[in-house]
Amino acid sequence: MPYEAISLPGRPVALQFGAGNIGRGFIGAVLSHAGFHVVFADVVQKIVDELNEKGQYEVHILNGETKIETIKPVSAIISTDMSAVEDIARHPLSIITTAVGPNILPRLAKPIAQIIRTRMAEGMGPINIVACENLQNATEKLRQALEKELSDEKERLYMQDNIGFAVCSVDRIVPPFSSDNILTSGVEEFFEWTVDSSSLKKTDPDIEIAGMHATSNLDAYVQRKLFTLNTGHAIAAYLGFLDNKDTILEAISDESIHDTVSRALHESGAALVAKYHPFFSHEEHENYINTILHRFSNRHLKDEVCRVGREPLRKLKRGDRLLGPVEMCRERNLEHNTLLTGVAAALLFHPTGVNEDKEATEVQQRIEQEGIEKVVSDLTGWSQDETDLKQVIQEYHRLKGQPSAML
Ligand SMILES: NC(=O)C1=CN([C@@H]2O[C@H](COP(=O)(O)OP(=O)(O)OC[C@H]3O[C@@H](n4cnc5c(N)ncnc54)[C@H](O)[C@@H]3O)[C@@H](O)[C@H]2O)C=CC1
Ligand SMILES: O=P(O)(O)OC[C@H]1O[C@](O)(CO)[C@@H](O)[C@@H]1O
Repeated sequence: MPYEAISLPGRPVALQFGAGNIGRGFIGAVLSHAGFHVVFADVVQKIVDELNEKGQYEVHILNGETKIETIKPVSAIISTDMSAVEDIARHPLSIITTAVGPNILPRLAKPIAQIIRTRMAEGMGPINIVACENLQNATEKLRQALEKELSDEKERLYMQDNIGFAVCSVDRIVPPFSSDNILTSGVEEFFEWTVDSSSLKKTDPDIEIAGMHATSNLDAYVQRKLFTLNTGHAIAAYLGFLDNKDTILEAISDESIHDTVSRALHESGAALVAKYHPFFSHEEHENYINTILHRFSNRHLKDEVCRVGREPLRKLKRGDRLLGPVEMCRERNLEHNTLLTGVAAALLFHPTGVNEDKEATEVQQRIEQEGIEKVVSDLTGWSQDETDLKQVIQEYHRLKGQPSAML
């Protein structure tokens, strides 16, 4: 269907790339509450058509009571349709956000470069870009991709002066939700969106976004979230998978898995507190861990271990949720054996059938062809006689041999 200019009456505009779980269930909702007309840019025609036809959608807060938020007005474009992208660029746009997944993010350089060019040609003022992905420095990675995409020095200078690139941490559990309406999103009540205030440009219209916490100590928030929520979630998913649990709720309800996840979070927590004290105190962090374990136990969320464990190679990258806290502990000589058990469990994740995961399959193929020692050494950068590498291998064999009496 050819693009028809969308009418956006009166409100400032926010452009959200990705109309998936986090796009609709979290970022789009916060921006809408802050007074924006949210325009989603996605590649799924059906979602784009529905958003345009209905102009609104529902967010169900899944905490045991029936609380429904209606998010409106909203509209949508196809993100690869450059005439639609150009049209949105000419509206009173203040902020561009993304939630498409770390592997897709670089592909957004093309449409966003088009927005920058259009605004430069029209002499339009600053906007902010915030990539809301589970990836450290996602916004900076997008900025680098944009630098490559913009061929002209004049465009790059315009970008430097007019585009704020703010790194953020985004925390709300939003699994796929089953409903008759494909737009309806089901979310936990908790949310935390923390954005680097020092990188934000003043825009026109300039908007205070309630629900977006601006801070200049962003690294601390990003690492606290990634090395606690995501570390615990991933380990629960991988151990749950090995013990034939379908959901995070089933996994975390198992005493031995709960205990292992809790121990891993206390190991990563000791490193986080050591690094960021007094910004995070020991007591505060203890509460933070307990809140997260409680969130995993939300019996109103159906969050599958295969979703949470998806793309294990990305999660096994150095600096991500598994090896990131291990490195933090190693640097400070802190205990990290349970975190190494989590790494070993990730190497055994291999869902099949409808849940097959390309990265998980690749890990299994590499282990078969190259041997577990080489794979762990390549992923971690550790030599094969390193104690931690031997510990991962020992845990790998133990978990492989004892899937149901794991810990
Ligand atoms: N679901 C969650 O609870 C949370 C997810 N995140 C992060 O948010 C990001 C998105 O995750 P989800 O919303 O769960 O994934 P999702 O798969 O539900 O949504 C991604 C959306 O991006 C769209 N997309 C794909 N290619 C695109 C393109 N070229 N242009 C525009 N849209 C495109 C997809 O069609 C889909 O609608 C990931 O980085 C994830 O790590 C962060 C915190 C929570
Ligand atoms: O989205 P990713 O990075 O694949 O990881 C799944 C993670 O995303 C979340 O859905 C939201 O942070 C977590 O629930 C989970 O740890």
